[in-house]
Amino acid sequence: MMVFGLSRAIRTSKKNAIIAELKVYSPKYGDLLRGRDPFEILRKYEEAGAVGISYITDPKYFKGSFEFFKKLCRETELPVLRKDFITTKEEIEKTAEAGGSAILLITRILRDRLPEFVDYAKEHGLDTLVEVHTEEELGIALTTNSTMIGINNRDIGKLELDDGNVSLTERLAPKIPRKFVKVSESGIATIEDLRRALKVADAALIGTALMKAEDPGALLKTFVEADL
Ligand SMILES: O=P(O)(O)OC[C@@H](O)[C@@H](O)c1c[nH]c2ccccc12
Repeated sequence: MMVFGLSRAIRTSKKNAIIAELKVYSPKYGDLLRGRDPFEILRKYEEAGAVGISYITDPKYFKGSFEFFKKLCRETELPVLRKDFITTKEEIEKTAEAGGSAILLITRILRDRLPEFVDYAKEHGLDTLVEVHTEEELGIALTTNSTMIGINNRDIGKLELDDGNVSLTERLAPKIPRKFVKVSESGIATIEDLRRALKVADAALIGTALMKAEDPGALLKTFVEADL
């Protein structure tokens, strides 16, 4: 059962707000779970002080499953973000029914339909993370009522085969008004990356670096507690 919505948890967080992604597979690095139990990693993320959990349900490129997402929402009290390439309102309804807290909406995919999808998700009680990768996309995102804007440091059009660079967050975040919770997504691997991201954004979303670590919980704890 979810206690706080994701955007509120970020706003009220006393430590560095990190959304920890349970990323089982990436197009660039392949299998990230390596036989480990995802629920054990979930417990470690909780203990380390994650502000929320992110999970990619896309089966094709990220080997995710909606069934697992439903289980995840039941298993944790942290707000859960559903990441996928959402193109229908039915998927928004399913996310809310499953007990999700927030949904990712990608500007490049939804374009003109974005404001309407944001409103629909909010009517269903979901926080919205509208993802942008360019200044032009940010212009569209700013016309919506989204609770959060995510700057994806990686180019999703390249299916994550690029490394991503926090300098995109540094460039775009200052152009976003304070009414939006700002999230820096992707390519954050070191304390220095995190310091740069959180200087201008309210939260960081980290997947690959945590999953590649021998002990994802220990690495997350250093990120959450770092004096930046
Ligand atoms: O693994 P990283 O580089 O820490 O990135 C996590 C997250 O930002 C990334 O998985 C992501 C951001 N937007 C997406 C859209 C679809 C799939 C995946 C994503």
